[in-house]
Amino acid sequence: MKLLISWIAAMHDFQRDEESKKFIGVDKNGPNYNFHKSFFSHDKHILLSSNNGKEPDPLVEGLRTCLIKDFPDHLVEVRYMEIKDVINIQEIKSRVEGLLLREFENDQIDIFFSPGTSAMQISWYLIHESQLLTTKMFQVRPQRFSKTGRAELLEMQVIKSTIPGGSVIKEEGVGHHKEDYVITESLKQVYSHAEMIGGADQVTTLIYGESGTGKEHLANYIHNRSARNDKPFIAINCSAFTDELLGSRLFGHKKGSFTGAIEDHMGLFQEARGGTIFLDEIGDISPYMQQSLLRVIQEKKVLGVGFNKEVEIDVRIVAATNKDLSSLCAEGKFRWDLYYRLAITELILPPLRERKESERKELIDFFLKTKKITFKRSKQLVLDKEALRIILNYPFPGNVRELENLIESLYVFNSETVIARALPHRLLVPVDNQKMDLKTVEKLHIIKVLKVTRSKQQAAKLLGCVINTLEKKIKDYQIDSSLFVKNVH
Ligand SMILES: Nc1ncnc2c1ncn2[C@@H]1O[C@H](COP(=O)(O)OP(=O)(O)OP(=O)(O)O)[C@@H](O)[C@H]1O
Repeated sequence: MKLLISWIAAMHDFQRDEESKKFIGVDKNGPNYNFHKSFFSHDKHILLSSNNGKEPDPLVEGLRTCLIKDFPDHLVEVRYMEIKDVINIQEIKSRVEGLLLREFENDQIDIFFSPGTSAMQISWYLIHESQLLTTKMFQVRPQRFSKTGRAELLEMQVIKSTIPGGSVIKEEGVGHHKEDYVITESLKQVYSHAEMIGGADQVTTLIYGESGTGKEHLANYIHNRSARNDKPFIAINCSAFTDELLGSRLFGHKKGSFTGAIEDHMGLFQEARGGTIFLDEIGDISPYMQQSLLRVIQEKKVLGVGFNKEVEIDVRIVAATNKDLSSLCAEGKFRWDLYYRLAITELILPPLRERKESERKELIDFFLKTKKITFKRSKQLVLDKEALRIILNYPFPGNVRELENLIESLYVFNSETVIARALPHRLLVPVDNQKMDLKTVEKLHIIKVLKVTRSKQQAAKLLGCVINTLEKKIKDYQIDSSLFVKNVH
């Protein structure tokens, strides 16, 4: 059977009332009607609607009725494709592929390319290219654009395509569910930048944040939003190894190249081939490792310990630190050239105590929900009012990780409702009993001002002292200013 398949085009196949914008009937100059009027030579026309068909779609049904009435010998059928998002190419492509490959696999299929959203048109093209179907694709040139003064039928002939035959569109967030990421208000911009970074393959990223704020989580998000998301994501904490071990972990080693190298080992850069490597605590690597890493980034090649031939690598690099790398560079402890290579894009994650109460509540709810599944509980734990108040007032120095661990421990020791007395001791020590002498208050205040200004000079101005006094206090109170100040001046 020779079939014609097309979407309906809500904006072009129908007339609308100027004022109310309501659809009032079929547009007889529209693409689908015009095709029937001038070019239809098929056994059947399948009209596709993106609705789910639970209720008849008045537009597509109206078009079908009109075509059958005006062209009584034409056979017209409707299919409901249940498309949730009319610009989601992946969804449209998989639905239409299912229809073409299952229901009409033995038919000659002509695709009427003109109607539908751009995503629908791209999907036609991809299916035609990647499935190697013997589809023909037609377009109609309306008479106002044709030289002949009549509408024209054009067959789209793809002579050469840059899309490979087996092209695949990747699903959004493959390997990770959307729900794995709680993107609260203060994280919205960071995650939306991360999404953009995911789409730009050649850039490195440096993520700043205290321990447990979600740096690896964010790096994973970048990976999942990138074209590399079906390849490995490999994370390594650089501060946990000696130089020799870190070198062999990252770049590999040959059997016998050092004591303990009992077999050849492929380095993580090679293991992550095509994917992403996450280098955590990058600020802690030695000058020697900085030099080695810089070479790898520049040359895009690694030389394993004991090997004499370099191997090409294709890896996206995301690094993270809780230190101020530019200050370390200014102090001569980190190479500027490596810093610039790593920090083509930068993202900053705020500590949990600086996120709003509503955001902390959102995270608590998220972990209560997800840990219910981990602990295979039929009921979700409930925090009573007082317990919730105490948790919300606790500063969580270990950030999101500490909060997550807390909720896990609550699941271990409680079955339904958590009362205040059931909370760990560290949360119950009232703030009043904590050390709050003048010196502590001054220290906390300096930290606060450094965090707000992110510059020692400005902090000194706000505090009403000269920079030397501030420097001395920072030293006396043993404040690690690199944790709070991004560009220490
Ligand atoms: N936005 C978020 N949504 C859901 N879970 C989160 C989020 N941020 C962090 N987490 C969870 O918090 C925990 C700590 O996050 P992660 O390991 O990414 O922190 P980190 O900053 O890399 O820590 P460290 O520097 O100590 O390695 C993880 O279990 C992670 O899944």
